[in-house]
This record gives sequence, structure tokens and C-alpha cells, in this order.
Amino acid sequence: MSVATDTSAAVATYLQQHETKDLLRFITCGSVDDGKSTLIGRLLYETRALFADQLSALESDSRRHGTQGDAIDYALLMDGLSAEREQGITIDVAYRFFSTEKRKFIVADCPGHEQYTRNMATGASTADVAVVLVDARKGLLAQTRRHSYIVSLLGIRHVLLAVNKMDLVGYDFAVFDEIVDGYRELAAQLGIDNFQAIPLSALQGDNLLQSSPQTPWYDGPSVLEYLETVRVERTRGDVGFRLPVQWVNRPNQDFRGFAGTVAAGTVRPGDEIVALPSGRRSKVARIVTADGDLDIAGEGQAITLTLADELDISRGDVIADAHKPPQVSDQFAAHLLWMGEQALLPGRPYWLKIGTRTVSASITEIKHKIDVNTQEPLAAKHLELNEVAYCNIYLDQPVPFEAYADNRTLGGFILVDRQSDATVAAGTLDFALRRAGNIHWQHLDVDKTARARIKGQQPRCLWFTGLSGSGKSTIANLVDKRLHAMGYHTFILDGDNVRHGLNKDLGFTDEDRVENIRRVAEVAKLMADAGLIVLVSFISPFRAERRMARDLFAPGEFVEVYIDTPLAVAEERDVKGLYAKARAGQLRNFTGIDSPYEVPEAAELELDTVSDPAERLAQRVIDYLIE
Ligand SMILES: Nc1ncnc2c1ncn2[C@@H]1O[C@H](COP(=O)(O)OS(=O)(=O)O)[C@@H](OP(=O)(O)O)[C@H]1O
Ligand SMILES: Nc1ncnc2c1ncn2[C@@H]1O[C@H](COP(=O)(O)OP(=O)(O)O)[C@@H](O)[C@H]1O
Repeated sequence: MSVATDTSAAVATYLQQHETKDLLRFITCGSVDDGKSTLIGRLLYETRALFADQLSALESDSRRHGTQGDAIDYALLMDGLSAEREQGITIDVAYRFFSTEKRKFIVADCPGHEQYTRNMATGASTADVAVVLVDARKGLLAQTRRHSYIVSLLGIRHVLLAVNKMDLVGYDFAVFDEIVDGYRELAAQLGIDNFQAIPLSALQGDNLLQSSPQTPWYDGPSVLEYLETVRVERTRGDVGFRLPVQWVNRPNQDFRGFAGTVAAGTVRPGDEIVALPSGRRSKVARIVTADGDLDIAGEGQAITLTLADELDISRGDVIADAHKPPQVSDQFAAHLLWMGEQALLPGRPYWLKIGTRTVSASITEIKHKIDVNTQEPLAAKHLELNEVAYCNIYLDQPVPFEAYADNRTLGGFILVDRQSDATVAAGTLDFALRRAGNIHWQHLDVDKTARARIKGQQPRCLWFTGLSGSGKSTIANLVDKRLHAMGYHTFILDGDNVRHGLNKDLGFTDEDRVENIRRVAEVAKLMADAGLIVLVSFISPFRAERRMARDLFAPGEFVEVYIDTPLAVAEERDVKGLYAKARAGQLRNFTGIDSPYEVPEAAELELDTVSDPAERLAQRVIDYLIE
């Protein structure tokens, strides 16, 4: 999983410069004043990775803003943003690069503040190691638990527990030992199997680059030694070869190559492969790179494969070891970390990006959310910013995948809002749900076209949307009567009526409205399949669900009719006395009062009920249909 950041160009430049050295990505997490900025600032300074201009800026900033007198304030290196300085906390992920003889490093500094779980997940999604800072005087805090949980959720298998400020506890072994004991228990609960605890004073430099004489009782590595030598692997065990196809390279008729970065395993010419999700097989002909053909390629290498046979493979497909292929499925159990400003609503469609593939997905069920401080499961109907949940997720088509614990590339995903294009969640796939595979489409001999033909009409869905009392039912009824009189086969689905039967279990919370519209859209689609002209009259306040309904129909079949009545007018009419109740506080979540209505942006018809009477507006709908 990778969450896009505007630093990607800087990262690419840096990587190019240090191409040949092994790369370690790590994140730092800890409380605001645990000293992590000092730790990283000092690492950068001491490894002389500072560019000259950064160094001179640092020296002058230290004099102006520093808290260390005339000495250099290393924390200023990390707290690069002025907003952060003003608040005295780190509020976003800051990426820094440095290198030593042995390795090059990219460090993501993650904020310690409670509400910034989202930023931490962004930094953690690509990291191999997490440096968890603890203040020796304070020991393990709720924050340490939360960060460690997210670290484990996002599959980081190596933790450096940096017990900082040892100078302030007299370099006392007992203090260190008690913290390490506590963390050992937490790590076991979270399944973090590799952790190294280091007693540290970032400020004094103890155990930062070299072992400190102040801690003779500690014989482990210094922070830098650990970072230079820790062995990391991004896939577990002997996962077979996987290449998510980024693009198909076809410069001329004779060459057809599939380009991407190897996500796991190794590949050689002659290896048998399978293309997924199609399941077609072939053999590797060549491994092509800019520097010539290779005999073997492995994880992390960018390559182009050519195959012995012509297979239809496109971007988003996965080429895999034919003997150890990943599974393919469209329903999963998954963990989600919600990053959207708006709540996650089950049933609402989002884009899901996994590997190089983008598909439509919705959460069918939130099993429970998880308290990130205690890991306790809690009941939930929706998810708010920074919340984590275990849920079932459904895709509109099967994708090749692997459990995140085995392969972060093919098991990690992000969800993207379909309206705003914002990343709203990071997630990890746990396992496939089998149900989908057991339900098949039943072929029907009499199809939609045949049913519509016998009725002498084109199936349609007329979708009336607008505030309560705007005039949806009145106009839909008039349209229905006229169509019926003209001999058309129609049916009306009205919110008030459907809520007495099919949807009587649903109320008016956002999540219930999403489900209300999902069900009625499915019913409307069945009616169109039966060859009918179906008139749907629901408030349907959200763009996302009206869009979902539209997507169920063939092009041209869905006609969105916006009944445009200002709130003041609908309230004035108050046909059912509900606005008065809502204003009096006796009815909650009332549309237009304390529940939103999102005005359609591109409805096929907009009917202004203030300027025209209902009869004329109904005629406009008929004219639109029979033109
Ligand atoms: N809280 C609240 N908000 C909005 N509407 C309420 C509410 N409580 C009851 N009603 C009555 O329910 C009718 C709307 O139901 P819908 O199924 O069309 O609503 S929605 O599409 O799920 O938003 C709506 O009918 P119309 O007036 O025909 O729109 C109301 O009569
Ligand atoms: N131009 C108009 N179009 C539709 N309804 C109108 C118009 N002008 C006044 N009305 C009145 O507004 C009310 C709309 O109620 P209704 O059709 O039940 O709305 P909804 O179904 O959107 O809740 C009715 O009493 C209707 O007579």
C-alpha cells in the first residue's frame, strides 16, 4: 500500500543518487516531547547528510527559535514546517533522507498527537522498521500502545524501542528493564516478533552512533548500528513470483512486454507463469531491462517480461508463479483505518486500489471497530476519522490478492472517494470470504429486451429526488397516470410506501439512508429488467448513492429528475407537519434541518416547483421520455 505524497519526486531523485546501496525505510513514532525530533535531527547531523543550505538554515534557526542556547537544536531539523513550530508539535509526516557507508535511509517522522493516526499510517505504509520512542521517566503510555498497534496492523515486523532520556533517570538499568518487560508483553499481544530495545539519550548522544560508557550494563547495538544491520523482508516465507502489471509495453508489432516492479519471489526465463485474474498460462521468454536482459530478477526490481504465448494481459493484472499462484476473490475480511473527513458508510461505493488495479468496492458489514488504545472490539455502524475496524468488503470484480501478512503489495489497499478523489482509508486484506464463489448467475431465456418488446416500450428508471414536501410524489403520480393512460407499463416506488414494507427496519441515519437507497435501486433495476418504466420517488439525499443507482442501469435508462424546491417553500407547505416537528426538536435527522441534502450536479431534468405548476412539470418529464 502506498499513499501518494508530494515528496515522491524528491524520493525518486534521492534513490537515483544512491542506487547501489541497500535501502531501509523507517518511521519514528512517539509523544510530542519524547525527543524523537532530536533523535532524527542528530542522526542526520552526525551522519553528515545535511545539505549545506539545510545546515546554515539550521544554525541561524537555532539561534532564533532554539531551546538549547547557542548549541544546535537538532529538533528543528525535523520540525521543518513553520505551523508545527508555532504549535510546538509535529503535525504531518516529514520525510528525510540520509546515508552511511552501509545503507541509505528514508525516515518518516510521524506525529505523536492523538488525532493524527492518519498521518502515522501514511508514513508506516511503506516502512520496514518502526522506531518507537519512550521517555524513560514516563514509561509506556497509551500512545505507545496505539502506535505499536498501528505499526503491527500495517505489517511492520521490526520495532526499535528507543528508551530515551536515560540521562534523566541516572542511566538506571532497573528503569530500562521494567519498560522493556512491559513492551515485551505488548509486542507478544500484537504479534510483533522482532524488537530491539536500546537505552538512549538522544540529546547527549548516548548509544546513538556508538555504545555509551554511561550504560555498561547494555551490550546491544547503538541506534545507527541497529538500523545499518537489521535484516528486513517485505514478503513472508516462500511466496512465489508476483508481478503486478503496471503497463503493457508495445512499441511495435513484434514486441509485447509487461512492465512492473516485482512484488515477491524471483523469476527466470523459462519459468511457467499464470496471468490473473484470467488464469491463462504461459512461459517467460525474456526479462528485459534498460540495461539489457537478465537471467534472474527478484523483489523490488523494475522489469519488463515477454512471454512465449500471446496472452491478453492488461494493467492491473498479476503475472505469477504458475505453481504457487495467489488467490482470486471479490469478497474479503479486511482491516480498515478510516482517514476520511466524512464517515465511512456501509453500502456506499468507493474506488479500491490494490497493487496496480482499481475496482469499485463497498463495505458490506462493519464487524466491529477496534479501540486503538486497548485493542478492544466495539460495536459500530459507521467509522469516523482515525478509527480502525474489522469488516467485510465486496468488490465489483474478482482480483488477485494475498493476505497482507504474507505480501504487503498484494494485500494492502487504499479506498478513494468517488466524488472528491481523496484517499479515505488504508486497509489490509486478511482472507477471502467464500460466499461469492458459491453463488452463480442463473441464465434466463426470456431476457430484458424480450420483456420490453412485448410491452412495446423501452425500460426506464425515472429517479425523482428532492427535499421532503418538494413535490416528488405529486409529480411522479401525475407522470405515472399519463404514461398509464398512454398504454405504457409502469410502476411507482415511493419512499413512504417502501418504508412500510421492504425497508421497515430502516430509519433516517446516514447509514440507514444509504441502505434504503441501495435496496430500492436494486428493486428498480429488477423492474427495469422486467421491461417496466419504473418511477422512484425518494429523497435520496446523497450524490454517492444516486450515482450508485445510476451505475446499475444501461446508458440512457436512468433519468435523474431533481425536484427543485427551496427549503423555505417546502417548509411552508409542510404537508405532513414534519418540518414543524423537526424545528421543535421532536424529530431528529430531518433532511434540510439537521441532515444534509446534496443538490444534483447533472440531473437530466430540473423541475422548479415555484415557477411552474405540477401539471406542467409532469408534462416536461413525458416530453423528455417521448421525444
Ligand atoms: N428524519 C426524516 N427525514 C426525512 N424524511 C423523513 C424523516 N422522518 C420521516 N420522514 C418521512 O420519510 C419520507 C422520506 O423517506 P425516504 O425513504 O424518501 O428518505 S431517504 O431517501 O432515505 O432519505 C419523507 O417523505 P416525503 O415527504 O415524501 O419525502 C417523510 O415523510
Ligand atoms: N409545482 C408543484 N409541484 C409539485 N407539488 C407542488 C407544487 N406546488 C405546490 N405543491 C404541493 O407541494 C406538496 C408536495 O408534497 P409531496 O408531493 O408529497 O412531496 P414529496 O413527495 O417530495 O414529499 C403537495 O401538497 C403539492 O400539492
